[in-house]
Amino acid sequence: MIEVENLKKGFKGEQILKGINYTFERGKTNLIIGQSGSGKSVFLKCMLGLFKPEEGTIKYDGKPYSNFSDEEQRELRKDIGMLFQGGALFDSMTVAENVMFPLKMFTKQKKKESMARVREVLDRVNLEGAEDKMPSEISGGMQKRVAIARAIVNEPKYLFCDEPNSGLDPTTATVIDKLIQKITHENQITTVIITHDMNSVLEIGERIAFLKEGLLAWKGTKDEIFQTDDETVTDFVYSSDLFKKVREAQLKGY
Ligand SMILES: Nc1ncnc2c1ncn2[C@@H]1O[C@H](COP(=O)(O)OP(=O)(O)OP(=O)(O)O)[C@@H](O)[C@H]1O
Repeated sequence: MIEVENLKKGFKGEQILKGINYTFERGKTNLIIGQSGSGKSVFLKCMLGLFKPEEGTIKYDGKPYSNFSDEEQRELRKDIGMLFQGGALFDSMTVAENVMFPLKMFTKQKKKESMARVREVLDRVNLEGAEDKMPSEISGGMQKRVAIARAIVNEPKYLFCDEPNSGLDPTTATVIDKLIQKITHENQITTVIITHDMNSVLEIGERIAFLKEGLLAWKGTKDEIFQTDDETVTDFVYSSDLFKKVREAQLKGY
């Protein structure tokens, strides 16, 4: 569980996050949505300690962090898995070397032990046998799965995903979403996902935080997001064609 209390962050006098209070639950896919520029990435970076907030506290399973000293950062880093936008694999490394990278960084495991763990997580994301391939030799969806394997290889308690679906076709995007959700449930991870993808909201929006102009404007579930009359949310949500269709179907009683 990650509890955020009164989080404030600005740059050069401009307040970007204006006092956010929110709890990301363990074992759930917690989505952050909102218009471009609403502060989603700044929020994520504050939680990771990459930006130091001016005010506020972030509690990781009850342990408070506010100024993120180097030592605190290090301590937290080993419990965090990160799925970057675009996957961000190392092009010059094989699939296995990419997945092994966090093990080298954060553990003292021997090569044989690490390799066994790498095989285990590659199986988990249905990429058995892909160890020796280079990222350029596999599809975008497979690259995403390698990135997921790398993000979970250290058995993180917290998983942060920045636009995990960017650049994927809708079918592959859904497969990736479902995989993240499955791993979240099975490993009881606190998963935080920034997304623009309304299809993801529909598929895996177990908990949704809607940011607007640096404030938490709405929170709820994927079912509740269809029911709300809150115009701030409906304006945003129904600007998506997919949601318009779902709403129309609902109104017709389907
Ligand atoms: N390092 C920085 N220095 C100054 N301003 C920044 C910095 N990082 C972000 N900002 C500003 O903070 C605001 C929110 O940016 P942020 O990247 O969090 O938006 P976002 O909701 O993630 O948008 P998008 O969906 O387009 O990625 C923007 O006005 C941006 O210019």
